[in-house]
Amino acid sequence: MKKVALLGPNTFSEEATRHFLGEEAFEYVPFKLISDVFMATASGETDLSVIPIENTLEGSVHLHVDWLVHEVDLPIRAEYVFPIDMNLIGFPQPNPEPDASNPYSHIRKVLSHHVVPAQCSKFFKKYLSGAEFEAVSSTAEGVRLATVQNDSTVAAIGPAVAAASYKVPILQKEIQDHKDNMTRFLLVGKEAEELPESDKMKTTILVTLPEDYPGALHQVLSAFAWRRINLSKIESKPTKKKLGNYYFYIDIQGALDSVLLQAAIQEIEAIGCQSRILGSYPSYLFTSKSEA
Ligand SMILES: O=C(O)C(=O)C[C@]1(C(=O)O)C=C[C@@H](O)C=C1
Repeated sequence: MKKVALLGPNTFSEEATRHFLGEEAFEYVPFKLISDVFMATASGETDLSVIPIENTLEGSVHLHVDWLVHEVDLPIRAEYVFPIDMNLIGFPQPNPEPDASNPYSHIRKVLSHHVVPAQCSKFFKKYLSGAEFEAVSSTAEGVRLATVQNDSTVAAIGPAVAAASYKVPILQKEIQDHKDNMTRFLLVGKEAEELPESDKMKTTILVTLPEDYPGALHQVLSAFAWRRINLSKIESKPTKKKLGNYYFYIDIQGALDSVLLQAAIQEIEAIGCQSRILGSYPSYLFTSKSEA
């Protein structure tokens, strides 16, 4: 059985990955910290790692992108996009005071993953303005810690599976800013993986410009544009070597073995850019949790 490292247990990472890869062929190995999730596969302890990389409401998870680019050499083997429903989880007030405008005014502390406040900003503003937010290693860890404290003034925001597993009530369901909140997960690993069929392939490359000169990025983009290669994402990120030096993280629709993409990369290198391929992989979209 192949081993898959992920943030866990009871996290969104685990829920999405079990949904995608199923229960038969893979063993899921939970880790508390995302650095341990990366290192498990880098060291050979596991075959694959699951990395939440981007969310509809919050954008890229920068810490995870940095790990993928700077700390490990693990090619991307697949991406899957999965719906994320955030829930307010905790113990109800023992003697509820009638506060019609805010049933959660007694909550003083909220535990969750650091990406969560941006996904639930409206709920925080409306109901949790009197609460302190404490970032923990995952949403599920927040639920576990809130359960251990057994105090109605401490709540967590996380997956329904964590509430069920730790036997703590859901106070309010689906508190994310938009109902169609989705997170993009990457599966990374040293070896190629046999995965379900997908009609959509993507390639991710990093491009570093030779120096900061007028039109450099335009030249890079035109190498893709005139070949009609579609980019689905481009983001500039600091190289971390010198202030003001950036590389570009580019997601391309299509497989690396396409003649046009090979030619575009050669052209970019010919004008003095450095490129690094992070992976060429199938992409899967799950719009509902019931979809197989
Ligand atoms: O904490 C979890 O449950 C995770 O799986 C991590 C994570 C993330 O890092 O984006 C995954 C999905 C949600 O966007 C919130 C948190």
